[in-house]
Amino acid sequence: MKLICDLPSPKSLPDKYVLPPEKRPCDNELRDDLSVALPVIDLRGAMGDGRRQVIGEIMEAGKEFGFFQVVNHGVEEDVIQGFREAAAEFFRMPEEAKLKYYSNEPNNPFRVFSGSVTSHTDTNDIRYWRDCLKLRCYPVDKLMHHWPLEPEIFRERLAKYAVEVQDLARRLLRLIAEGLGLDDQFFEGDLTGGETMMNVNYYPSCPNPSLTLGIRPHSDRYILTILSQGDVSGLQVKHKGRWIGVQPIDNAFVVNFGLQLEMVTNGVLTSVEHRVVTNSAKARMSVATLIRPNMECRIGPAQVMVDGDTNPPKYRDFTGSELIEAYETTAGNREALLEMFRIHHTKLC
Ligand SMILES: O=C(O)CCC(=O)C(=O)O
Ligand SMILES: [Fe+2]
Repeated sequence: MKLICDLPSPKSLPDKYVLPPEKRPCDNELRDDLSVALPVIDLRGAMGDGRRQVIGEIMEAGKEFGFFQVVNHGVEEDVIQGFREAAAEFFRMPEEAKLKYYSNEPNNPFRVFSGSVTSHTDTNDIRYWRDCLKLRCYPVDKLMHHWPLEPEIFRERLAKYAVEVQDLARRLLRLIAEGLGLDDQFFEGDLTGGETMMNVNYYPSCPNPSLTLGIRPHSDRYILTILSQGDVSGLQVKHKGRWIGVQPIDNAFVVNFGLQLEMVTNGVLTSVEHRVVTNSAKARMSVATLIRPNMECRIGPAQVMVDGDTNPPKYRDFTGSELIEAYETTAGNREALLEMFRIHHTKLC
């Protein structure tokens, strides 16, 4: 077993990472198209007079793109950069030190894996150009003992980052709840009460970006994802049938809605597909924090979001565990997953 970051700099892309032609990015999609950009929302005003305006911007961006970037979000630069350094240091450790944590067991609270998120569901054993550190990061006190002691700064830096990002998620979810006309604490409790997950995605520089992807097109599964993408671009979001690149902004977070939120809002907010392209010049590292429900909790369209005759529930109720299982079965494919929970209403003539 080898992580991609430990391959001796390959001159050409190893065969197993070459995607079938219909799954490859087109050449012109590898350069950033600057004609459409994700909205950048300044959260500074959110606690005062500007609250309604910020809520309006979030709702508008959410409905148009399912994604937006936030700045002045209250998470300190030192905390973001501090954890990014620790994570980058983890990937720089000798191969044996990283492989100690290698596992394909999804329930493992701290593991390293490589190549593909859910390769067992893909035909032809398709692989992707990504190494990943997947861990549970919040509540910190309960989970910290699973985190590595090397590099030495890792635990402390992750603890600070996880607490601050969790708080940002809570603040954003209050704004989203208000924007939807729900009680501002609607998402607090079981809907977001599961252990928060983190993907530290590492995409080494790639010998041939046009033949592969870092991550396949997928929608995220839970309520909300908060992503630090660093200063190297690569994330692309589906918008009106095209892939648009997300421009890196210093210390900003990219925020997107997950499938759970789409179903809880009965489809008002959508969980938009995204993917990652690689580049031949630089490695890229992103840190995605995924806010999750309690596994036993019942999830379904919120009462306030449905109305018997004019807007009936589009999805049946399900548990957090069912959601995870469905996501594995459908490999993160938005339509296939939603179909598993969709209610087909028959029209009476
Ligand atoms: O690397 C990125 O920018 C996106 C990562 C991502 O989509 C994920 O971890 O679910
Ligand atoms: Fe994602």
